[in-house]
Amino acid sequence: MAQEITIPLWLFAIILLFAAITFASHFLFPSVRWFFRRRLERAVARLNQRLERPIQPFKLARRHDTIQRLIYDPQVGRAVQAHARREGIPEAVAFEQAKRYAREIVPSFSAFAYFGLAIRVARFLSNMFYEVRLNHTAPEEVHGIDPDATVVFVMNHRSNMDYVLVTYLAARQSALSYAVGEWARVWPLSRLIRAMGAYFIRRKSRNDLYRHVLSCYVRQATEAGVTQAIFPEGGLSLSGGLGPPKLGLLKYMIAGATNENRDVVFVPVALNYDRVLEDSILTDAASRPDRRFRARIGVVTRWMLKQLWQRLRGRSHQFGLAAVQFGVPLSLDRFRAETGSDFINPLADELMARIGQVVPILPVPAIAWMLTRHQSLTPDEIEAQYRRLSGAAEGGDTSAFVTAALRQLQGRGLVEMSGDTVRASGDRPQLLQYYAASISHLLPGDAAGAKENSAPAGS
Ligand SMILES: CCCCCCCCCCCCCCCC(=O)SCCNC(=O)CCNC(=O)[C@H](O)C(C)(C)COP(=O)(O)OP(=O)(O)OC[C@H]1O[C@@H](n2cnc3c(N)ncnc32)[C@H](O)[C@@H]1OP(=O)(O)O
Repeated sequence: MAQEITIPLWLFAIILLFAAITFASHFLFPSVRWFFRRRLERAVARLNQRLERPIQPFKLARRHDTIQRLIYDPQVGRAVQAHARREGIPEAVAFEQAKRYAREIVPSFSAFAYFGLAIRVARFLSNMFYEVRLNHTAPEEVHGIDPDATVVFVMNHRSNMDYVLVTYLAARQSALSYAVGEWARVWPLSRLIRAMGAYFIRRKSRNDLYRHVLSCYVRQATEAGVTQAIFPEGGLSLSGGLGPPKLGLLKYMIAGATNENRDVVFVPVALNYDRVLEDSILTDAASRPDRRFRARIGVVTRWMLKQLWQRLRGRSHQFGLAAVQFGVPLSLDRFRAETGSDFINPLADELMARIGQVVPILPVPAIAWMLTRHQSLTPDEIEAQYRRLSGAAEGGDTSAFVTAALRQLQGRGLVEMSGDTVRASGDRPQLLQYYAASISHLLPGDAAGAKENSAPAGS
């Protein structure tokens, strides 16, 4: 036992390394982990004091625990049994399948990544591209929402800047949890998105087992009071106008509204832009038979880097106004009591109507709308009509924004200005229609009173 052995130095080094790792993982890592966890918990507690809606423990739970809780939920258990029977496979196989779905869906929220990084990046990007405006239709109702309620921001989907803007503007209220389509399931974007607390969904899957796992996750999050944000249209608007609502996520959230002490309150949010960054891609997609949005992630990243580079060199310019308007909140309890049992469709319609009512009327969409109705207008007429349509007061920045909007449209070849006359031009009329469509539901059928002697488009 006491005899000596000789081993090469490299082997000794490897043994030493393994010994060090084993020692660290058994004795050091748990305490180091505990040390950091304690620090993180304290930081989150401080953060929660600043937020209008504290981050819920459900969201802060370890991903592994959330996955376990999800796959052992009775709803998923029943779905596993039904799936196994239907497919003629052992339950253990169906259970593994459910586990894969759960791993795909469940996020791994990091308060540090969200508040320390994402909010800062979101603020930087929002202000880099736009002059940002935030307005409330009923501020006291939004701020007066019961602190125990589950708040769901329901938004129109115009651009990939939507969630960047709303995340930044809602940063004082809470951390938002989004449902993200399959487009973002590319590494490393998927990791980043998970760290923001967003959960992945397969929009096209009709698989019953998958739907139950997804529905169960959304129900659990809603029951736990997690603040969420959804795009009921289920994708970017190709026409520029509001699309019909999908019902799936709403249905799953309603299933989570079981707690008498926790109402679900929907806050309509409408966004609009003087320039939607992806407008050409969207209008191109609208004209193709498959109506698919084609923008590879590499192209988007290159474009962003180019903008950033121009900004660093002081050559970037903003794309006009971006506006976010919070509408009148809707309490699910109250709506259910007033509407009766079959209320999903009326609820979705009401939410879309509330979003539609508060879509901001910005200069570019307004000018686009005017030019789809009038062959020509003067800049003064445009400004006067814009003030009337948007309810903007005299003076202020309105004049500067209208001038900047005209310059932007002219720079893109969408309008031409000769002398004192502004008219639509170029071979992309669909872009003007796209912007006009974002607000046309708010505007009168004809522009009566706007300009008596302006010629209608096409005449
Ligand atoms: C660097 C800076 C960072 C900044 C910070 C970033 C933050 C972190 C990044 C986040 C980034 C987020 C970006 C997201 C951007 C997107 O990805 S948008 C796309 C994703 N979102 C959505 O799609 C939300 C809305 N979609 C839905 O709700 C869809 O319904 C679903 C759930 C996806 C399913 O699709 P579907 O089958 O087409 O939907 P639909 O037919 O309407 O509904 C089906 C269900 O409704 C039921 N239903 C239908 N009609 C009725 C009725 N009348 N009564 C009762 N039930 C009914 C059906 O029975 C069915 O139920 P299940 O069988 O599922 O149980």
